[in-house]
Amino acid sequence: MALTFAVLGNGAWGTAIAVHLSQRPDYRVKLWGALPETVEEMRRLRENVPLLPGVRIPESVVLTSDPAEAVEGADCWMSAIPTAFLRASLQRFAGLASQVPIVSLSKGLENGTFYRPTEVIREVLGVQRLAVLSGPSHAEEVGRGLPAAVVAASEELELALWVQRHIGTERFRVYTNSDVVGVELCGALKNVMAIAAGLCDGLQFGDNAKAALVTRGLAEMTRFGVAHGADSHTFHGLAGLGDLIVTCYSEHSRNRRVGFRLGRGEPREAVLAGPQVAEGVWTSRSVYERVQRIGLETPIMTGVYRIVHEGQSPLDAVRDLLRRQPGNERW
Ligand SMILES: NC(=O)C1=CN([C@@H]2O[C@H](COP(=O)(O)OP(=O)(O)OC[C@H]3O[C@@H](n4cnc5c(N)ncnc54)[C@H](O)[C@@H]3O)[C@@H](O)[C@H]2O)C=CC1
Ligand SMILES: O=C(CO)COP(=O)(O)O
Repeated sequence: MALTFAVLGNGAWGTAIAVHLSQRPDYRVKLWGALPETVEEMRRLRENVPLLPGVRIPESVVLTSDPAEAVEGADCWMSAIPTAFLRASLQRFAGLASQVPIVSLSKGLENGTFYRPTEVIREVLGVQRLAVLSGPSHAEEVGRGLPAAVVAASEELELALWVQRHIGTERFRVYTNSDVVGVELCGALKNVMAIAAGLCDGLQFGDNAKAALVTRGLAEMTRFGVAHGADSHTFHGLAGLGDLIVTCYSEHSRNRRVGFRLGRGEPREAVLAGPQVAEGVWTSRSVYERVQRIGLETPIMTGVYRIVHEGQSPLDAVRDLLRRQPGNERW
């Protein structure tokens, strides 16, 4: 079936998804980036050198920084824009959104509003047909066609099945789920946990400590998610446990790298300077502000917030965690 996809966001993930979709000869793929100079460089080199080196972008992928050209004739939009830039970027598409489905690929929570990416999309574009695609899927591996499994979540079962059928392949396996809140919260919160896991590695605390952190991290994510209406089972699936494992252990994870460098004692300003996006940095702020209001216990994510945003020393934050009275294991 011939389909046209508009991928919004030419970072590592948008690039990898565009390359993945372009493997289907009957698909037309357009990749949009906010910054014309990066789009121009990608068009010239057929590669995203700074963010996804070594992955060739086929000639068939149309690269553009013009919103109207990107979405013209598209059957589906795929939004891979970092959460912090999502609202401002989508405002450039206002008036262009028809009733085509939009699949959100972002993993974060907007600062200030605490909105999930699909909530931002709905508010800015007024679109109703929304799905989320999330799970363990580093761009570096998907871009090279290595096997992965992810989950498509939508309140509309038909749309989740559509995504499964048209975006999934043998090597990019797409499961379905109806818990949009849970899948989006999993994707956002695991990034904060990955910063904590990187801290643990940078401080050379060892494998036992990291296993404890990841396990208690999952309990904390689940507690937070259930308090916001998510289904606890989602946290044990691909979007939760699956993505938590890969992000906490993979050499590719930008969030883990932020934690690792802070744990090794590098200055905060240098670590947070970019250019790659580590969503957990922003999400830790959204979560912190939220738990201050609703009074939930999130000791690991609060520790990450204090290190990243308040400059607490990693060792002091860990000491605070270790001094906590261990309670019942249940989340
Ligand atoms: N990299 C990965 O393996 C995966 C990333 N994701 C999620 O996808 C989303 C995008 O992440 P990546 O592609 O990895 O980001 P990235 O770090 O590779 O790229 C950053 C992107 O932000 C854009 N940007 C920079 N300044 C901007 C501005 N002022 N306005 C608008 N755009 C601006 C850049 O052009 C670039 O497209 C994030 O929410 C991330 O959590 C999800 C799954 C996998
Ligand atoms: O979400 C991801 C893999 O599933 C990417 O994680 P990082 O943003 O930490 O690289």
